[in-house]
Amino acid sequence: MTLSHPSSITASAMSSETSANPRRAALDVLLSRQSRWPLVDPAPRDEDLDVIFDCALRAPDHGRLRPWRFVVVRGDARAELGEVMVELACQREPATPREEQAWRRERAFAAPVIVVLGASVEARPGIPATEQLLSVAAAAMNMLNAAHALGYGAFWVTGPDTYDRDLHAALDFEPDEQVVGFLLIGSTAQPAEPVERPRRDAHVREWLGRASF
Ligand SMILES: Cc1cc2nc3c(=O)[nH]c(=O)nc-3n(C[C@H](O)[C@H](O)[C@H](O)COP(=O)(O)O)c2cc1C
Repeated sequence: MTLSHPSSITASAMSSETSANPRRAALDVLLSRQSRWPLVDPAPRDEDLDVIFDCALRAPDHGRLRPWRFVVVRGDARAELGEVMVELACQREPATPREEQAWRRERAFAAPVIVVLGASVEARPGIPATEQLLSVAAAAMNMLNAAHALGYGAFWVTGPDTYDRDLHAALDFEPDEQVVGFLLIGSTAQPAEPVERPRRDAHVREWLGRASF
């Protein structure tokens, strides 16, 4: 572990070992992932979405509670989602003119595919709710990586509608299920901009035992 070495990973800083070592190539996929915007057609193919969800279902999961609840919204259903979000925003904020909520109609078309990230959290001794939510987050991360590995772009967003229980009901979640965000997935419209990544030594330290200082 080299903590002092700056770790600003960009797509151009990939390993020269890649072509010789397929395992390293897998890591380079992880290292080059970044959230992408804008997201456009074509939508992920069905078989690619299947792989993306299969990767989600490899997330660590304490107690095998399987807390993952994913809902796909795509095609014309996005228009209905936009209408629902406008309706609910108007109900939440009756004093705000309806046209000020209309941006949600466009937001629903922000990507060809929207995956609503749902969580079914159970009361289980020894498996706190946080751990179950973290499993859903791990599944979402696997999806971001899988989408990237398949050549798509993806972005995890939340926003003011995410935690509205009436929206959850409209999306046919059970009353005790939660929503932790939306994964937008689609094709990318332009090449990725290089991004500066955090320094490793700002986030990682080694503990050498209580007697070490
Ligand atoms: C739970 C969660 C919710 C997020 N919500 C938003 C959001 O609503 N809007 C936004 O611009 N970024 C949001 N982000 C951050 C982006 O998904 C993304 O991580 C960030 O833009 C950094 O890009 P990167 O993934 O390439 O590092 C959220 C991230 C997480 C984990």
